[in-house]
Amino acid sequence: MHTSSTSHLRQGTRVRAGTPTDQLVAMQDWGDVEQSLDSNGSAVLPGLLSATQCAQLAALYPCDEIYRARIVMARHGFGRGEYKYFAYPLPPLLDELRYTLYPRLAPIANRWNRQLGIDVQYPDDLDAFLSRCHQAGQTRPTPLMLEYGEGDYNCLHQDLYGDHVFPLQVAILLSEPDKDFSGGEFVMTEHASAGQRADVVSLRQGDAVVFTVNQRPTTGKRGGMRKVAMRHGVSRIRSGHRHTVGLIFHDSR
Ligand SMILES: O=C(O)CCC(=O)C(=O)O
Ligand SMILES: [Fe+2]
Repeated sequence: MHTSSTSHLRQGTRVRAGTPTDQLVAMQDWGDVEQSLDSNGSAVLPGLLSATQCAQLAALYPCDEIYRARIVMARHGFGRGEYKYFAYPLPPLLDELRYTLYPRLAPIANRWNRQLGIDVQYPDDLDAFLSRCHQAGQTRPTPLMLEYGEGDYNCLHQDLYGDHVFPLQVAILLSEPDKDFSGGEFVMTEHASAGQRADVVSLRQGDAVVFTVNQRPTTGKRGGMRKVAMRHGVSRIRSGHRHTVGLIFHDSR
């Protein structure tokens, strides 16, 4: 049953109608996700949200009362376009996803930190990690929604908001490529001593990408561990409008 649902998902068949989000998280092939994160620093979770859920979330963009801040990217040299950080309490669907995804990612984060020689391990549940953030003064929620129009883009960056960093984050594409917008590809770059490369992660509406916040471990030419630094961004939107939701697990100062 597990195998057949994941193979459906891999083939991209939309099997998610009426399926609760926690089941969809459970149905992802987490072995594949881990392998892809190790090799490329990113992995796609296909069909995490339905088109309806995507539309309902995107429709929240103008509702200012649920956000704590609005950032116009050009004012800060972050690119062009804008985003808003949600206030607590998060919209229930996003809160549920943040709590359901975290324990799947914590074991990978813990192994990465061991491999990178970083002396930090993450607890199994998000509340324990968030109280660590909050005690250190990182109390402001980081989940956000982004809105891009024609000509907008998101410069390559890293979402670091204080000393406490959970090394993986998630972005969900709410708009439908080639219908709602064109261009606007999710891009990751990798800076290693061996060279630099860029990777375009192709997403459909409702797909999520899990990706490296800062550094990930990789195997060097002689079999030793190497660190690579990663950044993410969005290429120029050629036409239309593109909305995404970002789930970052550490809170902000
Ligand atoms: O719009 C995107 O796809 C990327 C958004 C982003 O930078 C993030 O979620 O941290
Ligand atoms: Fe980001």
